[in-house]
Amino acid sequence: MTLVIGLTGSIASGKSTVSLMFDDYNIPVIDADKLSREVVKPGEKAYQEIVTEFGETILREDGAIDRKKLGSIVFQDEEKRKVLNDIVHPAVRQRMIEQRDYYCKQDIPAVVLDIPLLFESKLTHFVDKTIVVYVDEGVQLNRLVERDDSSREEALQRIKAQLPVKEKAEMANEVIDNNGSIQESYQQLNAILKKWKVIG
Ligand SMILES: CC(C)(COP(=O)(O)OP(=O)(O)OC[C@H]1O[C@@H](n2cnc3c(N)ncnc32)[C@H](O)[C@@H]1O)[C@@H](O)C(=O)NCCC(=O)NCCS
Ligand SMILES: Nc1ncnc2c1ncn2[C@@H]1O[C@H](COP(=O)(O)OP(=O)(O)OP(=O)(O)O)[C@@H](O)[C@H]1O
Repeated sequence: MTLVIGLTGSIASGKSTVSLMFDDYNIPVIDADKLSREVVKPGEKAYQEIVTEFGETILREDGAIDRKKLGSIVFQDEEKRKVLNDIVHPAVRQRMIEQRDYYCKQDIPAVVLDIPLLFESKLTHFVDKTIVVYVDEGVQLNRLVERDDSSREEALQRIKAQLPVKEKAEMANEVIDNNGSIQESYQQLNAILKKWKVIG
C-alpha cells in the first residue's frame, strides 16, 4: 500500500524546501503550484477562461499569462481570487489525482501531494496523512519579503489569503517546525517517515 502524504503550510513557510528533501528517499512529489502553471498555458481550457474573465491586459507580449499582474489583482480582491480558483482548481485536481493514482498503482512506499490550499480547499480526503510545514508569522513575513523582493504590505496580503499556518498546524497529523535550520527540518521529516514506517 502506498501512503499518500499531503504536504502543506502557508505561503513561504517552506513547503518547497521540504518537498525537495523527499528526493533523498526516492519519494515522488506532485506539486500543485507546478500543475497550476501548466494548466494555464496558452491553448489550455483554463487559459481561455482566464482571458475571458480578466481581459487581455493580464497577458504578456508573447500571449502567456502575466502571473505577477494576475497575482496583484487576485491577492487584493477575494471575489476575483475565487473566480480564478474556480477556473484553475478543477484542472489541477484532475491532474493531481491522475498522477497520484499512477504512483499508487506502482505500489511504492509513499507519494507526496504538495498542496498549498489543502485545508482551505478541503482536499484532505485525497491523502492518508498530512504534514504541515510551520513557521512563526514574523519569520514567514521576513522570508516572503526576501524571497519575492516584495513590500511588507504585499506579503501580508498574500499571507492573509490563506488560513493562518498556526491553525493548519493544529489540523495536521504531523508538523515540521521550519523556524530553525534546513538541517533541523530534515531531521524532523526523517523522524516522521520512520514513525510512519515509510523508511526503515
Ligand atoms: C495568482 C497567481 C497567478 C500568482 O502566480 P505566482 O507565480 O506569482 O505565484 P505561485 O503560483 O507560484 O504561488 C505562490 C504561492 O502563493 C500562494 N497562492 C497561490 N494561489 C493562491 C490562492 N488562490 N489563494 C491563496 N494562496 C495562493 C500559495 O502559497 C503558492 O504556493 C497563481 O498563484 C495562481 O494562478 N493561483 C491560483 C491557483 C492556485 O490556487 N494555486 C495554488 C495551489 S493550486
Ligand atoms: N529553514 C530555513 N532557513 C532559512 N531559510 C529558509 C528555510 N526554509 C525555507 N527558507 C527560505 O524561505 C523562503 C520560503 O521557502 P519556500 O519557498 O520553500 O516556501 P513555500 O512554502 O514553498 O512557499 P510558497 O507557498 O510560496 O510556494 C525561500 O526563500 C527559502 O529558501
